[in-house]
Amino acid sequence: MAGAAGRVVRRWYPHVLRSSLQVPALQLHMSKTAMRASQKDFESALSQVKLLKDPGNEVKLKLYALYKQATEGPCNTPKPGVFDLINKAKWDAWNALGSLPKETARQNYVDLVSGLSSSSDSSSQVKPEADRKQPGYETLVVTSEDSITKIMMNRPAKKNAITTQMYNEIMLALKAASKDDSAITVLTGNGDYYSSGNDLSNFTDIPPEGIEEKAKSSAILLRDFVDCFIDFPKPLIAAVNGPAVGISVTILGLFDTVYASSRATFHTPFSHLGQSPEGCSSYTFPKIMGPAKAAEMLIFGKKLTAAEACAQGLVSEVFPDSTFQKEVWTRLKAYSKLPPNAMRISKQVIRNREKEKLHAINAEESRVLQERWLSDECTNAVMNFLTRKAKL
Ligand SMILES: CCCCC/C=C/CC(=O)SCCNC(=O)CCNC(=O)[C@H](O)C(C)(C)COP(=O)(O)OP(=O)(O)OC[C@H]1O[C@@H](n2cnc3c(N)ncnc32)[C@H](O)[C@@H]1OP(=O)(O)O
Repeated sequence: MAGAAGRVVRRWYPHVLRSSLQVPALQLHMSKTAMRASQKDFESALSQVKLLKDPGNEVKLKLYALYKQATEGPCNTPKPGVFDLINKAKWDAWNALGSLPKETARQNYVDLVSGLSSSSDSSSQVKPEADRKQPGYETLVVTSEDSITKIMMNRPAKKNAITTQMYNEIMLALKAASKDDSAITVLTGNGDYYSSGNDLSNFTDIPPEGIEEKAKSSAILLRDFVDCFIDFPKPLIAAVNGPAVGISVTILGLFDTVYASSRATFHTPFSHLGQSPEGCSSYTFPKIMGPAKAAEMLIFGKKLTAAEACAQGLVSEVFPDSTFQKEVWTRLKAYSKLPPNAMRISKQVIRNREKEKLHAINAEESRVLQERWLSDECTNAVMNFLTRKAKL
């Protein structure tokens, strides 16, 4: 870690060298509260600092001084000569910290980086998302920046329930993202839900050919939709911002990383709806969490909290809801800077040997569901929801 920190300082210091011959007096504002940043917080601040825009020479000197104090303690090196302006400025900054304890310096470093991150987050919002979004989508907001393509389900008033149009738009967005120059792709939801799963009114749009034809075309749509996730070539991350239901949960087994807000829940009430598992969950869930836990979810509809889903391996990490967006996007921006080809190839190595099997499972699950959708159990459950007699 000392090496990494050294690189941070070396990376920033040339700016001071080039542009600052006059160094303002340092006024260090010590945090009176929370004087105990952990080593982990400090290391995370050291990583975060690399993502910040140039904060100016004064702040860079503060960071330098706090880093030295936190890692080496009070300045005890000889004072550089009067003409060695840069090193003298650094020495002065460090020396000005006097006998400040290492822990306090560490805390002040963490506080300073955190303040810089929030102001750079807000100042980097140059254009509102509405101006940056890709055209052609009605149910999604799709944006590409910082080497990240973000696909956001955007029917917040309907809890991001997935209509036929949304299935088709997600497939289009994934196909476009697989070819664009982004390194990673993220699926998330707008509003308080991640997604309430299949929009149950999809089942009301019966064509003149009848209900069997509807079940058949729905099975084809489902199969094509899930195939897009099986085949997606780049790292695919779910940022589960709130409760997730049905197919929005099952396909998580096909993602590479799943981050969840502490407010998220994971619910697959298939039996309640007279349906059966899809999204390859009949295979991925037992593999991820073991058959007994998978059965509780997929057969009995047990709803998991974010912490439970994480303990069972469906979720990679849970973040407090209040800091979810900030922490997840900071993490993802750092990941998106990794070499994209290496990430794609690593994903292939991890996933490719399963692909054929997953396609076969998807086909089988879709075939079984096609029959289920014609059953009385399913018809009654859907009617009960649509006539407001039942909710999950
Ligand atoms: C077609 C091919 C592919 C098929 C693949 C199959 C997938 C299987 C599944 O995904 S199964 C899961 C299906 N989802 C559900 O059963 C969820 C149904 N919704 C609810 O139970 C509740 O809405 C809730 C618990 C998600 C949220 O309850 P809450 O009280 O907080 O909010 P409201 O019920 O008032 O919802 C706000 C409006 O949103 C509409 N809505 C929410 N979810 C759905 C949905 N899945 N389908 C259709 N509509 C949904 C809800 O009706 C409200 O609309 P309104 O304001 O017009 O009344």
